[in-house]
Amino acid sequence: MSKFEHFSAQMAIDAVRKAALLCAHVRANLTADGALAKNDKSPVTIADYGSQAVILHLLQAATPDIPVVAEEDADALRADDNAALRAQVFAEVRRILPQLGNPEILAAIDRGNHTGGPAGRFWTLDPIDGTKGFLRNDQYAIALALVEDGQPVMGVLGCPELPCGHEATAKTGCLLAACRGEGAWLYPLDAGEAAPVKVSSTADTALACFCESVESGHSRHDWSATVAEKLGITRPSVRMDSQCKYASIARGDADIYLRLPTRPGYEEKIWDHAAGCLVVEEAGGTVTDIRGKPLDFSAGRTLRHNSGVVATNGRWHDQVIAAIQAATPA
Ligand SMILES: Nc1ncnc2c1ncn2[C@@H]1O[C@H](COP(=O)(O)O)[C@@H](O)[C@H]1OP(=O)(O)O
Ligand SMILES: [Mg+2]
Ligand SMILES: [Mg+2]
Ligand SMILES: [Mg+2]
Repeated sequence: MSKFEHFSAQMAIDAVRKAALLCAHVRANLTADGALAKNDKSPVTIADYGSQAVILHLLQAATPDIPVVAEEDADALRADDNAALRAQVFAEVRRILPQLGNPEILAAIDRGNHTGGPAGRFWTLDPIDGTKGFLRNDQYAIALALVEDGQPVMGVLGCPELPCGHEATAKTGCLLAACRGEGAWLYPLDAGEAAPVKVSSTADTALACFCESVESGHSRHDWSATVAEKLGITRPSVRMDSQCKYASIARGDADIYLRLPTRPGYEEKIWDHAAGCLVVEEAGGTVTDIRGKPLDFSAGRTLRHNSGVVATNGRWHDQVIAAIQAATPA
């Protein structure tokens, strides 16, 4: 790993940990006026804006020349109608970074407007992935990746509600990080030693545990049920919000993650997959779209050359792709 990647991984882990503190504090105190609906009707909360402000400010300080492709912008926050929400974002960010003034916070959020593309380096950030999970007190993730010449080369997934191990005493909150060619690592979210992670060694698809979105609007549950039947899987799917599904595959908790398109025109966003994809690949797994094509992070802010996502432990990925194709709904 180059010196730059080592430095940026440490910095990205630190930034995600700080954002996770903000998210946990907001969630513990969240009321109905802490969220807005965006133009596409999806929710955004004080914590989405606050997390993006904290991370983008820290990235600007550490890597000022690297642009960022991030999910949120500050347009809605600037509206007169949202003055109360804006004030709460400022207060939450200053709990983590006390020196930041209001204009700097808005400017940090707006640094995420890069277009992405095939050349050079950029960061991509989902400040809260699975906002619907966050609002339901379920799983969510903070996902940050560094993309170089169209390939994720470093990824960090903060998973504040995912237990750090399987023992009853395991702490809640973990973080997975990966650098290309260096493997994937699991850390306690707050602080502590890293341990390497590996995908499962499940050899028979019939014994596989598969996971998918909670939201039926994000992935077709009827299609995945038919795929499971074709593969001989009898266990029901584990439904989970956010890139915590990639974390589950990387750790070997689940064997297959299916994200089957609900409608033809939807383009997956790069920040929804870059960190998770690298973490799974570095843990020994395989990630493609539903036709078996690698995810193409070089096409801009979306994965417009791909359709859906499939992540597996890599042992029988082709068999899963074949089952998806054979089960394509009319
Ligand atoms: N129709 C859709 N198909 C797939 N993913 C979607 C769709 N609409 C929203 N999403 C994205 O799914 C992610 C959450 O996925 P999951 O269901 O796995 O938790 C969010 O980032 C959300 O985007 P957004 O952040 O714009 O709301
Ligand atoms: Mg997301
Ligand atoms: Mg998000
Ligand atoms: Mg969102």
